[in-house]
Amino acid sequence: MVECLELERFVQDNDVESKPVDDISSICKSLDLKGSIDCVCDGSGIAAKDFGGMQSVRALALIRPAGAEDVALIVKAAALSPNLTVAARGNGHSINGQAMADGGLVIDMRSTKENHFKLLTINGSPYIDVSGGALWEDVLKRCVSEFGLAPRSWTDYLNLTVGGTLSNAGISGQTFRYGPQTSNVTELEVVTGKGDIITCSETENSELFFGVLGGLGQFGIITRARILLQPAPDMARWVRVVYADFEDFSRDVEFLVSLPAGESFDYVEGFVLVNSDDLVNGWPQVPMDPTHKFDPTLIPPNTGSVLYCIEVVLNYRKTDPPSTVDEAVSRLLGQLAFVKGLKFEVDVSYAEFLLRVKAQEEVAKANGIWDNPHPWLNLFISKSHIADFDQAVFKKLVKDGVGGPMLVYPMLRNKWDNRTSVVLPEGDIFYIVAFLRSTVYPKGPEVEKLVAKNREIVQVCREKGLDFKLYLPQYQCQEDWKRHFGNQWSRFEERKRVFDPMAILAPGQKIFKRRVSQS
Ligand SMILES: Cc1cc2nc3c(=O)[nH]c(=O)nc-3n(C[C@H](O)[C@H](O)[C@H](O)COP(=O)(O)OP(=O)(O)OC[C@H]3O[C@@H](n4cnc5c(N)ncnc54)[C@H](O)[C@@H]3O)c2cc1C
Repeated sequence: MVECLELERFVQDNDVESKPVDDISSICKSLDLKGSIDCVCDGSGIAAKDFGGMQSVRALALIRPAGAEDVALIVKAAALSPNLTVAARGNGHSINGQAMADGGLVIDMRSTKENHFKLLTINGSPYIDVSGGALWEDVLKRCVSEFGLAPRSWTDYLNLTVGGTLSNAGISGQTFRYGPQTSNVTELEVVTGKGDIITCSETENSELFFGVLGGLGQFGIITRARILLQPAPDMARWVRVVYADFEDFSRDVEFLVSLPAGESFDYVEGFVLVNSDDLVNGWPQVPMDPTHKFDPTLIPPNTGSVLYCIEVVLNYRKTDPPSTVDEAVSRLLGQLAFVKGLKFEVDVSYAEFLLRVKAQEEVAKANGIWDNPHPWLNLFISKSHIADFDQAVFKKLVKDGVGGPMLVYPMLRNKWDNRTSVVLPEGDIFYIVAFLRSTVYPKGPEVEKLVAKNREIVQVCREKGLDFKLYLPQYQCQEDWKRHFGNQWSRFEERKRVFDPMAILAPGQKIFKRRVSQS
């Protein structure tokens, strides 16, 4: 169905067969999709927007496919044109226009969200097949309510699509245990840049499988993913403990992620806060319940401008005796050197914990902040340089906060598969650092100033020779991308040559320029 009136008129009035193939109307007419096409010639609508709110480009059309066949038709049609590109759009939660296509075709993958949903048992383990356009929130709700099962590895926020997070990595406080979401899928169905629909896994079309995981949408559009499940716990004991000293914090948080499964928490994260009563950046960030009181007199004298918080969760079943949960939590916390008295805990349902950011989203929407620009910056930093980063960045550049969370927590490299397209710093342990800035301009600084601050952070990392990689990377030119991928660049480039030789896919990442032919 072609919804754009102009497009319809054009198609009716013209002999499509004789039109040049780069004419969008000709292409649309010839597609015969089961889904729908919207002309978005005026630059409005979701094709021109993302969560970052800092980019807006004009796509030619927004397509809502019915499934992989439609996606393949669109890619093949784009290949007939000398310049058309195709961007899969998950839920548009990118920051820098990564899911946009300037003058190209945007595929709204959410139209396929119901496809494929099916429970399977393979070698005694449960898996769920889901669409690449499914939201993780829906995957959670359906898996728990229909089967009492759940995926093992999450993101902090679940209003993201399966295909969108798998194209990056998908990380949260479970990553230290199970690896990123890319380590928890065993099979994908992918539409390549040639328009082929291919099933791939570790053993079948493995180069495509590993390429697409963390592949920034460059090698194919994920239309189905097979995700490993485990029994869903009922409850989460959710605890936060505060540190005055970075060395104590990093030692303890690394200790927690290094304990064997069954002997540690199920979720381990951390964040930095400003040592003040600032509502957004300071002490009020820590308590999770209105009955919790943060007593600043407990903070040791001479503590600096920032504090650190470890956030952990122990999952349990309602049938577990309360004493078992209390004992396990006390045993672990008893080995940590947090500021005595600055410990906060609540018991919430497992789903409530996983959906915790949704509650913040609702507040931010009500305050009108959610739709403001979000100049976010995410970095992976080697454990060997995290103390230097603390000195140069947490204690100096962002000592007054960023108007949103500043996450910092470690992950284990051996939980990541180095055959995927993700690039990481060296060493067995590295940290994710995330500056999740919100803007409240005109009350706060302009967006450009915040973007400049992000650039300054990256620049400081370079000048100090810190071993780091951007997570959810964004660069404007290929030289920077080459530097980002380092010795993995040739593999990345070769995968592009094989799976998307005309560079049709994910133009918003600005890695490759569209080519006219396959050569
Ligand atoms: C509030 C918020 C919280 C977040 N929390 C976390 C977190 O805890 N952990 C984490 O890892 N990330 C987190 N992110 C980042 C998020 O994972 C990425 O921005 C992700 O790309 C967004 O998913 P999306 O479905 O909106 O993808 P989009 O932004 O729509 O797309 C991202 C990229 O993937 C490509 N793409 C989309 N769908 C597909 C597909 N099916 N096949 C192939 N390529 C595709 C797009 O072309 C684009 O290049 C968060 C983002 C926000 C806004």
